[in-house]
Amino acid sequence: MTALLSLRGARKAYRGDAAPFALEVPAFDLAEGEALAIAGPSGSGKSTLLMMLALAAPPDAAEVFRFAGQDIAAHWRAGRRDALADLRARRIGVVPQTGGLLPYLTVGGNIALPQRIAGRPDPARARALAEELGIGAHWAKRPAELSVGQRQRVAIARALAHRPALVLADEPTASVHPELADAVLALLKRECAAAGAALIVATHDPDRAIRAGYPVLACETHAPGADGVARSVFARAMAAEAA
Ligand SMILES: Nc1ncnc2c1ncn2[C@@H]1O[C@H](COP(=O)(O)OP(=O)(O)OP(=O)(O)O)[C@@H](O)[C@H]1O
Repeated sequence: MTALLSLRGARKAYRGDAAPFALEVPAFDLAEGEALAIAGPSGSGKSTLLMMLALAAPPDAAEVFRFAGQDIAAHWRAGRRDALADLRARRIGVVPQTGGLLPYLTVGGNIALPQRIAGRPDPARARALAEELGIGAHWAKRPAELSVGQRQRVAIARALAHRPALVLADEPTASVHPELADAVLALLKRECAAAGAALIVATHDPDRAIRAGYPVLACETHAPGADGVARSVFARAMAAEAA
């Protein structure tokens, strides 16, 4: 298995007066094309971990942080935000909780947007994804004219349009009717597999993720200790190394 993503000894803390929090990632590996759900209660650091993996927020410390063959820890240390933004635009797709579609663009325009940002227009792929996800008939509509479930399908197509190596989805079923939520999760997994993209889904509902066929990494949560800091630990090394 080739690792797409590897972290060792990573940490990120928020030191608010009210509720200091620290995310700890002693080891985390994800192989190319692998799907994984990360699960934990509200406030356990799932979004914080996803933001870090999306190269959008720096770790406070990381012995190793590699993604797509690049040394992310070194990029952060050197302040190479443009290199990180470029890597994010080309190699990462995001499915937000509520779709996050731009209301003034059509469905087609929303799906094609990451291709434009990555400098890789591919209208045929955008159109094919829309058809595959059953939203081709809505191509020229605006998001406000779609159902919530349809919007979430557009968001999935948009996340895959620029052929990312990794798709990150933060509670992608939060705004979807419970009856649709299992289907959206399964669809996301199937589409990422078809596109060869690795996938990480954050969820507070591990049973739903298991039903949709995801392996689940549950975080370990620790109540505030003597230092007053609540800690969450996400640990997952590849089998070869863990053995
Ligand atoms: N920008 C910030 N500044 C200070 N504290 C923050 C910030 N972002 C998150 N936190 C705190 O970090 C902890 C983890 O938050 P995070 O949003 O990562 O959890 P989560 O598991 O995604 O929660 P939810 O399921 O409710 O979205 C929480 O205690 C939160 O209050």
